Amino acid sequence: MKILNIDQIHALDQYTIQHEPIAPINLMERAAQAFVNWYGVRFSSNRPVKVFCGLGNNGGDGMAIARLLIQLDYQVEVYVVRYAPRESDDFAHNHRRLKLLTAPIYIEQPHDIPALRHHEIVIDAILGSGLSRPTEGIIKEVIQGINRSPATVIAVDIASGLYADQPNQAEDIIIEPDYTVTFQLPKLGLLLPKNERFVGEWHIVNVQLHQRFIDQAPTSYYYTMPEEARLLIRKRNRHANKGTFGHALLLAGSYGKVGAAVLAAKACLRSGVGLLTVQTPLCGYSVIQTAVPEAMCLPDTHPYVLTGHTEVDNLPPNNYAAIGIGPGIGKAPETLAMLRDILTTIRKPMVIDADALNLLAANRDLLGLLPERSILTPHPKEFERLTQRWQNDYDKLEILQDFARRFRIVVVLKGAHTAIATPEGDIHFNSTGNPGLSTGGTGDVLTGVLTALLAQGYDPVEAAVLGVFSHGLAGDHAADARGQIGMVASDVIDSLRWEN
Ligand SMILES: NC(=O)C1=CN([C@@H]2O[C@H](COP(=O)(O)OP(=O)(O)OC[C@H]3O[C@@H](n4cnc5c(N)ncnc54)[C@H](OP(=O)(O)O)[C@@H]3O)[C@@H](O)[C@H]2O)[C@H](O)CC1
Ligand SMILES: [K+]
Repeated sequence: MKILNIDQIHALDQYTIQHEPIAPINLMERAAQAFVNWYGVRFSSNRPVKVFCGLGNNGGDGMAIARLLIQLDYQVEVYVVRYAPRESDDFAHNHRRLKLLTAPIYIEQPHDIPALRHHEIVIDAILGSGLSRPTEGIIKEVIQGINRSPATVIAVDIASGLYADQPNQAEDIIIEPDYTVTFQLPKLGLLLPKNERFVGEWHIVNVQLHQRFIDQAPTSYYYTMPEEARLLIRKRNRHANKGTFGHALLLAGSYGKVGAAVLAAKACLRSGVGLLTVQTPLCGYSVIQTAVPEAMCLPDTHPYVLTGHTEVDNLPPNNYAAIGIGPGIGKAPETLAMLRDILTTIRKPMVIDADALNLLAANRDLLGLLPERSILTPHPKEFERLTQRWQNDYDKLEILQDFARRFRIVVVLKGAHTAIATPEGDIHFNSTGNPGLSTGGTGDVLTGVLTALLAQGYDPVEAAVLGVFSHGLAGDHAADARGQIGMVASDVIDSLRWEN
């Protein structure tokens, strides 16, 4: 699904109004109805509702939402934050309609702000996507009052005070909602880690804005929807054999970190690879042979770290369908030499993770050797080591795009909404996963998944989008079964499923 910027979203509204065609006031009604449908299945009518409206179209939505809730017998009080003399036409229209049902209460001074109680629901319709400057004066006071209160807060479209597509300042006063119900398309600002407090749990509701405009709108940002990810999964044909799905090589493990190799190997096998060889230091040999009997093991001559030397007959590296390197390998000089050697030899995209990334960061000349369209999977700290410090999340996305473009690679920047940057400069945000995945070994699992997909011939961008989605979904299933706190990386492997 595309993520559009605010100028595009305003143009999309106008396009829908002209080409559907639909009167602006009816579009607002549709948005309000979509919000109320969402609300109705979650909150019972015995919780009093206080709707706070601004004077623009976000406030107009609030007015229409209040009217629809009153008609459904919800107990509703409406507050209008009178911060300016002007109001939008559609606000004024809905204001008039509402006044036939109830008398709104006007907030001009701090003492007009009502007390808010625990069981109450606040609907925040003060400012939406029209935000053009930091909140101040009475708006700021109202926001602070809402944020201090124990009430449940739901933001209409976007939290008042939060920019949808540009950075806020640290001192900005912004609604801290429990939920955000956004119209039609995700906004970039909802996906960024620093904004978490200003987003809460967020949901998209469909208001049937014009699909033709969306299809034609240029963007670099995408949000992976479940149906899009599932479509990427390839069906297996009946005459397939294990050769069809590729022979992968995983270079993983060092003394004390052979578990990382086990996790990556198991995840690789659970993601459909045809054959798997794991190259580990000698100390990992019997571990792999016992823990992962489906895999072959290529013992390194070194007892503790990978050097790339082995006395066992093996395939030339370029004969493997895909190679993944990094889980648990450490940063020994011998391992660095091996990495250099592989990067100069290999001609196809690889998966590069963990200490292999730290070795790259410490030896940046190696970046130029990366096979085109390789997949790198840094967490933010590893990414910072590879690149530079960033000022804010928007700056980080630019650095990410530049880095992926410059080295013609796919970069999977891990986080709450993992961001996948392509060599073409697009970014795909993932939609699955939960904080339970922040535990040791889940990154090794992802490396195994991605290596398996490359070995099966998936294009690296598709492999990254699908692999990250499925890994997050497995994390969600693991959290359902074990809880976010109790789940471990092995539960994620057990929960992997590949069905379209
Ligand atoms: N996209 C959709 O699907 C639909 C969205 N709708 C809703 O419309 C809002 C956007 O409405 P808009 O009127 O453009 O903007 P706001 O309501 O957010 O803001 C109103 C005006 O307030 C001024 N402003 C901006 N920042 C501040 C501030 N910090 N303090 C005071 N005033 C501020 C600004 O006007 P200026 O001329 O003063 O700059 C805004 O224009 C969207 O979020 C949805 O809720 C529709 O209902 C249809 C479908
Ligand atoms: K809002």
